[in-house]
Amino acid sequence: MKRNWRAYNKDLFAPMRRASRDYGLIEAGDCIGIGLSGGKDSTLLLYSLAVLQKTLPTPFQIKAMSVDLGWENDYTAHRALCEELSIPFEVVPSNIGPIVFEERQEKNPCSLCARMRRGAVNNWAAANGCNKVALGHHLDDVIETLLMSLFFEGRLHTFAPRAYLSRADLTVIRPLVFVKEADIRRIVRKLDLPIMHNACPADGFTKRSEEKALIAQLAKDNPGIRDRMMHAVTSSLWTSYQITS
Ligand SMILES: Nc1ncnc2c1ncn2[C@@H]1O[C@H](COP(=O)(O)OP(=O)(O)OP(=O)(O)O)[C@@H](O)[C@H]1O
Repeated sequence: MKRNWRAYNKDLFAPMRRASRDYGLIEAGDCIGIGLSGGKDSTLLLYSLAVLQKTLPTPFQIKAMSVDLGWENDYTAHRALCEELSIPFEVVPSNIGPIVFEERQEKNPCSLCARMRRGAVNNWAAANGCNKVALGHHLDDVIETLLMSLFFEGRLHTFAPRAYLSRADLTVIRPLVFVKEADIRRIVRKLDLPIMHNACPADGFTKRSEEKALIAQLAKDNPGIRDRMMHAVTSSLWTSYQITS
């Protein structure tokens, strides 16, 4: 592996190993299908799982796929990265973008688009012999979702580090839940990983962007706020996912 990943143990691999150990994310014999949007989070997820595959004692397989949303993205650099990492990669065509933004002219496009993308990723994984699907959600996603849920649904909730989907007989895992977005940005730059431009018309104008800005503002006076919010999640919301033995 050409890139110098050893410099990122503290901010990337240690939090990933902790998430895997605490919630049973990577287990012997797993075949993990990675949802690769081409953005920074899933691209680093792809790279870091390839490193863990070579460095953890647990034997597991990985494959990657991208759901093409119909915006003529160029997958050349990601194809080359997958080749470099010896990860089988497939692009699955779809017309999710035009359906959500043109045909349906959705007022709140993000949830429909996310549901359709998730469906396409899960169908592909189930058809390609994967027992798990890995997504690139990180620590900031966890706490922003917590705030959205609190402010707009009136409940304390966020997504899970591991979730079993009985209909598809698949387990969704989120190995980056303890990795901060700022670290992802920095590490992706240092490792010179390819990033695809996000062609989504809603990018930067979502509810999530508002919570992100709010947390950034609060963090100016309270620098440990992200870690404390995350502690509240692990100690109150995610206890049922914890592996105790
Ligand atoms: N088009 C896609 N094809 C395959 N997987 C996807 C696609 N879009 C999203 N995913 C998966 O779902 C995760 C969450 O999607 P979301 O749109 O919130 O991405 P994001 O936070 O912008 O992350 P990224 O930087 O990886 O794009 C991604 O990290 C990725 O693992």
